Amino acid sequence: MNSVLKSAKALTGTASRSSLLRRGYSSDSVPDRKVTILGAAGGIGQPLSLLMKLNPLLSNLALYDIANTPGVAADVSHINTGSEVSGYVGDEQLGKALEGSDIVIIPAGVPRKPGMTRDDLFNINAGIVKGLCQAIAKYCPHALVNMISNPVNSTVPIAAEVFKKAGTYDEKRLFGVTSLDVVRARTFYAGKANVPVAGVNIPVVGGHAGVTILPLFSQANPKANLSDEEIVALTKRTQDGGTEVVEAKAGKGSATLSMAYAGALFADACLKGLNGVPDVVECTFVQSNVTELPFFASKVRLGKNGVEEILGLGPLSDFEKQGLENMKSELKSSIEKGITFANK
Ligand SMILES: NC(=O)C1=CN([C@@H]2O[C@H](COP(=O)(O)OP(=O)(O)OC[C@H]3O[C@@H](n4cnc5c(N)ncnc54)[C@H](O)[C@@H]3O)[C@@H](O)[C@H]2O)C=CC1
Ligand SMILES: O=C([O-])CC(=O)C(=O)O
Repeated sequence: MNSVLKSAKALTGTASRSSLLRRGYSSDSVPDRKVTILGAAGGIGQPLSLLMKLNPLLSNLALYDIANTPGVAADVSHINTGSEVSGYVGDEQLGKALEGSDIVIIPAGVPRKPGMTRDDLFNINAGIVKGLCQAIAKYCPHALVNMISNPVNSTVPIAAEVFKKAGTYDEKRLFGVTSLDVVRARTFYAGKANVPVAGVNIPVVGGHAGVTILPLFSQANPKANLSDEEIVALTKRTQDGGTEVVEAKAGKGSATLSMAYAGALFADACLKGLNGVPDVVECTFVQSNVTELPFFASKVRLGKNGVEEILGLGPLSDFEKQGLENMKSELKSSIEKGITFANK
């Protein structure tokens, strides 16, 4: 079974913690794990909370937002899976939400409306992310941080700078969540290639905005005989996937359900890595030397300490080589914008 299918099975709650133990995991391999979601009452936060409640690898789910978390937590807590759910609201409860956390997932911040770029969210979301990361540095400095809030190309560098200032930065523990780009690339490719989507895998590298999103269809598995025009169109659709949803929602926000799914898959991969499951590989935006840029998304092997190994890009087609060059100036300036903001 491929990792997506396995994860999907875990996400549907078909495995309980006790059934994992019965299936041969020792109790050591399913240790207690606390996951905190910051922004848990939002469009992404609510379905993400639901999906994490279905994951048998966690024992404690802490839901934090500036408003409305008690209701979300009460609702999710009635689901008869093993983890305990607690809700926290407002600044004064943020520390308790974070204390003891193994993974902090951050979908806090405003989403796009039609006509906006992800960078247009910077002015509001940069400050939100900075404040939340200061609290992470104080209350759970060793947690893995899964950054969903946009613009990811800048919010991840902001988080890194905040952690550096606090003396807690560990580049192995900070991730920009780009899994939705992979989820989209798989779906769009399977449709075009007419192959079952469950078996499809495609690396998506670079960043998480427009041309910085680079799906490597030349490395798609299974292979399909698509024309150059079809690859160009699939690439553009993957790059514009977020905008497609923003426009369809017509002012009511951006991707929430598919993002919750992608965020839950990535958190599940992080939990598996922490628990010592071998060969857990996901694309994610991390501190990197795969290119000359200080942060870059590529395939990463996840392990007990977070990033275990950053994998290279592999062979690129000429079209992908060009795409890589085309993204660099935008990605560089988004990273620098984040670093400058954090050090203001
Ligand atoms: N990385 C990715 O692939 C994707 C990222 N996103 C981004 O995720 C973010 C959230 O999107 P939605 O859930 O749709 O927005 P939303 O507005 O529905 O929810 C955001 C939540 O964050 C909360 N929030 C605001 N300030 C906070 C703070 N200081 N502490 C804790 N919570 C706070 C709000 O109260 C709200 O409940 C946006 O920035 C969006 O652009 C969205 C889709 C995909
Ligand atoms: O497009 C947006 O604003 C939200 C997002 O990051 C995505 O859906 O990929």
